[in-house]
Amino acid sequence: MAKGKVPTIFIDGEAGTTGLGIRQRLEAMPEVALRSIDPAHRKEPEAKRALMAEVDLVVLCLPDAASKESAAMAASLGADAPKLLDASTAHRVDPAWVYGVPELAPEQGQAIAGAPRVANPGCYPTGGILLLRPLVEAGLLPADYPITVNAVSGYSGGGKSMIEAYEGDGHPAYELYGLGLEHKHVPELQTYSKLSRRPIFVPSVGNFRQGMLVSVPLHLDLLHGSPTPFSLEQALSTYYANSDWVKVVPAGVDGKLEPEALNGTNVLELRVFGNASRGQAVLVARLDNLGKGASGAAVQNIGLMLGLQDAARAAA
Ligand SMILES: NC(=O)C1=CN([C@@H]2O[C@H](COP(=O)(O)OP(=O)(O)OC[C@H]3O[C@@H](n4cnc5c(N)ncnc54)[C@H](OP(=O)(O)O)[C@@H]3O)[C@@H](O)[C@H]2O)C=CC1
Ligand SMILES: CC(=O)N[C@@H](CCC(=O)OP(=O)(O)O)C(=O)O
Repeated sequence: MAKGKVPTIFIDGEAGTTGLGIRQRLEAMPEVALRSIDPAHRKEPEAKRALMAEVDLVVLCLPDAASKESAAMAASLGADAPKLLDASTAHRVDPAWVYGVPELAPEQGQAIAGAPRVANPGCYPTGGILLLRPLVEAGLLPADYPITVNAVSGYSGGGKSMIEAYEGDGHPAYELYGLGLEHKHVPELQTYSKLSRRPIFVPSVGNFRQGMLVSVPLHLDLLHGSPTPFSLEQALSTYYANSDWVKVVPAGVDGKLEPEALNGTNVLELRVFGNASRGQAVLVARLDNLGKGASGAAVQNIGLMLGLQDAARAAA
């Protein structure tokens, strides 16, 4: 039962990159009403707490530490506590939160719909998990396979500070990072892909605003049943046959892929490039880091959490 005539939503962090993207999408959804704090007071705990008690759902679009504070504040409201959707990394492998990837498994959409607390996924893990999990579930990819996930993101993935750096002076054209092998996305990537061996994750950022490619090279003789690139593609196609947003696409013959084609959409494409005679394949996911990688995924989850899937599908 909504607290008002229509479900109300407060985006804590609506001035940031992800918050703004969610706000723009929800403004096209008359089935929900947005509530805000006067910008001069948007970081004040008392102002937040008062608004949280009035709304049905709070979306946290904050750095991790601030997300944890806001989540604790919402929980302290007891019977008045709103549902929470957290876009940060803070709760993604916390068992008290449901992981917000509806395509993860057949029951995941229902789990999100019934959950008081949902963790929106990371942009890179969304691509990696949706490539790997079906192959592990099908028994093709051993859980202890030594996986490496390579990825490139547009600079908006680093939020306001990275956008300012890249749109100002003195940024590199391209750089690898996370080379200390402790990137914040590794735990969710491993957990929800069902890998028993910690994957190596090599992210990079390029001098383009948004768009993302996530790729995973595989030696096919180390997989179970010696699958071909085509049989891996078929396994993915079967897994996502009923998905609105995840599309398995033939790899094509030119062996190339660029990262920006899905910008402004909530679509995620999966491809299996391969060379059967060499026994090698490269799985690739393409998505908009600000769409299916952040704000589009959040609107999909909001639709499930508020029972407004059709409206959210049009807005995501
Ligand atoms: N960018 C992306 O591609 C993705 C980001 N995310 C996640 O979303 C979260 C937000 O990231 P992003 O939008 O990129 O970051 P931004 O830096 O663009 O935005 C963060 C916003 O939070 C505000 N803020 C910080 N502390 C508080 C507080 N205590 N109360 C209220 N507002 C606060 C900041 O205020 P101020 O304007 O004053 O700095 C800023 O507007 C992160 O946890 C990130 O991991 C998730 C998926 C993808
Ligand atoms: C290019 C860049 O810096 N990307 C960010 C990932 C995006 C992010 O922080 O948000 P999510 O965790 O919710 O995906 C990073 O590697 O920290």
